Amino acid sequence: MDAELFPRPRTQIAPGAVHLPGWLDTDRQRELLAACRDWARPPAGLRTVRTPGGGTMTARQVCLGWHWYPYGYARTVVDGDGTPVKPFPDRLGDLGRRAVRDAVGEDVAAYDIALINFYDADARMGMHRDSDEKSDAPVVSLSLGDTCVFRFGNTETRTRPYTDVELRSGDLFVFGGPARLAFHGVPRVHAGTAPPELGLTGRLNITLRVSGL
Ligand SMILES: O=C(O)CCC(=O)C(=O)O
Ligand SMILES: [Fe+2]
Repeated sequence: MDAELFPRPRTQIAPGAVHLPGWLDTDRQRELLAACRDWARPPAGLRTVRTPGGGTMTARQVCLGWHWYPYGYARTVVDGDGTPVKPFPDRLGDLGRRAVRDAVGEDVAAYDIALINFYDADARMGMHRDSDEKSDAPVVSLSLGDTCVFRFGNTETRTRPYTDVELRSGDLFVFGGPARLAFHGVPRVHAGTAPPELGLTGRLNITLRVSGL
């Protein structure tokens, strides 16, 4: 994992959107995975998100700090077990600030939301914007486990032009500035590609946001 045959360079995908491959070392990935397993436990644990149209999201989710539901934020799991959302841990705030400094060289106000998405082999996420926040601070995205195709588009439409980026375990992706409201999604997860030493079947994504609430 640490010694890739072809090292992947840091890449600007669009103005304000940067991919930093292998940003988390194996120990950091293991620590985060262990924490995600704790956060996924009830109460206020991993849940299936229902959309207003009657559908369900295939990636299951747990939130910290503020509870996201389609389409807003609450302090309790209003569309689930009704319990208070788990607190946002300081160490995720530190990680988020460090990520933004490394990616775009900015100092950002305190992160206070984490969304943890769990994808099994068949899970996907449709093209959407992260637009329920009242802050334009960059969104920080960390990937663990299976490799996925992350589709990063434009701010106008769900369709082309977009760029498909392979996100692997340990990768960081930050989008802010002119890319903060770009459409993005996960059309595909490559099952069985997680680094064996991590011990995760599937993919986890940790998204950090500033609520401005
Ligand atoms: O899983 C990912 O990489 C993206 C997650 C995402 O876009 C979101 O939670 O809003
Ligand atoms: Fe998103």
